[in-house]
Amino acid sequence: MTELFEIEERDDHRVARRADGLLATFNRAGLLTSADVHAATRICALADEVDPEVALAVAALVRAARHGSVCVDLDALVTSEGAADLPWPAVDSWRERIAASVLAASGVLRREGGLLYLDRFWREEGQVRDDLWARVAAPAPQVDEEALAETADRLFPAGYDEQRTAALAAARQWTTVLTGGPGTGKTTTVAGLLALLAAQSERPLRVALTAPTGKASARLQQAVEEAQADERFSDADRARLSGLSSSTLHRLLGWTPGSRNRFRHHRRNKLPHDVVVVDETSMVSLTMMARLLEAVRPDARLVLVGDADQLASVEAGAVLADLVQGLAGRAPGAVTGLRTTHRFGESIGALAEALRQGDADRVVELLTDDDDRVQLVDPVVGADALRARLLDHALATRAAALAGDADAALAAMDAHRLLCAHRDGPFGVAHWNRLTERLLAEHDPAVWQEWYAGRPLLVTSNDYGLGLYNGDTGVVVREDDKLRGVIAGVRSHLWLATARLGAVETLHAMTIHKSQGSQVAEVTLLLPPPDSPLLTRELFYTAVTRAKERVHVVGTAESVVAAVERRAQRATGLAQRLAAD
Ligand SMILES: Nc1ncnc2c1ncn2[C@@H]1O[C@H](COP(=O)(O)OP(=O)(O)OP(=O)(O)O)[C@@H](O)[C@H]1O
Repeated sequence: MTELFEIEERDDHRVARRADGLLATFNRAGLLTSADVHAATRICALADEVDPEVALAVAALVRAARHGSVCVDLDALVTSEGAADLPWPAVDSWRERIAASVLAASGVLRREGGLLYLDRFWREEGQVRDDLWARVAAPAPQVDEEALAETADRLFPAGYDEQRTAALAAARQWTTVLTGGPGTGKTTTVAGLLALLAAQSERPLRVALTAPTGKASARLQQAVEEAQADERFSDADRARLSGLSSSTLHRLLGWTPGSRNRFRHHRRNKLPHDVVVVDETSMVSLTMMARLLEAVRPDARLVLVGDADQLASVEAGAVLADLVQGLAGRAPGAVTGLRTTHRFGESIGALAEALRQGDADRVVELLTDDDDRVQLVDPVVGADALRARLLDHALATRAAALAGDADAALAAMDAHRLLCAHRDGPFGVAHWNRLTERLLAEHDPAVWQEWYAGRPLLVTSNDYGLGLYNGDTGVVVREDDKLRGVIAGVRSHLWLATARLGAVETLHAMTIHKSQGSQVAEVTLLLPPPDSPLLTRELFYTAVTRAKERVHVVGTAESVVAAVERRAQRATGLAQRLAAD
């Protein structure tokens, strides 16, 4: 479905005042925003491109990137639900005009497999494909099979067969994509794999544990350490892997101020590590994957871990899903999947599986049977209960925060989370944050201020100086009559004066996109109406799998079915390009 916006007022910022012709028509129709129009106009002006149909194609590509696609399929675009009635050019002649354009001749526009690209994404996809194929085609690493089998028997005894197969595959090749839903033992596999590799290495192994966000990278390190505490690991295993630390992908590659996509490590200055493990790979954009692949040594093992059924990265691309699909044909051994869930109670696991399968009837059945660990709540009937739940958790967090007990306040905050598809409107995060604060203020008027004890916090951008990462969570706590922001950390929390917390939002409610990479005990998912284009199977799956113990889905059966049936479609060509000869 192609999402259109409605112009709400005369001065709507999405209207491009100076556009004319086709761009103005598609802007007023709600397809192109003024930013798309300006970017396209500028690109065309720089290259002396005067064909309005070519400008429309460029604007459609800029728009597509905003929605996470790296290319555009013109046939699909002109027939897409929601946009089919717009005055599109005839596709065949449109394609011919693009092919004959100045922008195509100068390489700004590219065609590949029937898809249209802006040069940057076309090159990045090509680079990811080339680097991956070079890695897959290289002679396999040498391993001592006897020692490998012996260590694997100890680390992966009976009951760990799936993980043993995956770890052995990853030990025997340079590149492995390890996929599985939450609790399927991905971290267990990684921890065992590292011990297998360390036992094979004559010198200490240099390991990079990394993830796209600070929160996810901290979780990875903690999870690997916890997994290695298990009795299956010997003291020698632990000694060989002591001092593992994790970092964000940006940090690992060597983020430099002022440059978003250029790093210290690249093709001519590779990372020193022998093993690079990337967690939450579904959140890695095409651009970051391109930067990572060029920086990893060809003789370093690369293990890309993630859940391909989750929402894709915020920035353009759907790399993990593309790798799973694209590698399956030509290098099937490179992808290993874990299927058995070890953590969830059966109910959440069964619901997640029904969502993965796209079985709407089963999803409704599971949500409406007697098991109250996953339940569908009618938005009207359940409104009071939802408010009461939000208020209870907010009050518990506030009580602990007023007492100065940061651990208890953080635990109360993480006991429950309201997840929304939208930011704005009646189903959006902003509304539910305000509503919760109003409910809280009815109990305690001190809450009517920006900073109050018990205000749950979500960090919205990285601040390397302060050690704050986009996606970090925290809470405002009273300490000696002063309010301080406490940001949750793995080993210790970060205490900061509230004045230093610039980029933070209130976290009584959170968007599902931002919840990626985190888990809480209980989730309430607020489904938008069935016609919301944001409501997709991937969004639903991501929200449900954030919960460890219980899921309340607030919505109608109609919304549930619409969510299961609508896929989050991103136009990418990577799977195709990986699969092609
Ligand atoms: N084969 C197994 N048998 C029993 N328990 C297991 C097995 N594998 C993993 N577990 C346990 O299941 C839980 C989840 O495992 P793990 O953390 O490795 O999964 P994960 O896929 O990394 O989860 P997530 O991505 O959700 O953090 C852990 O408590 C782990 O000890």
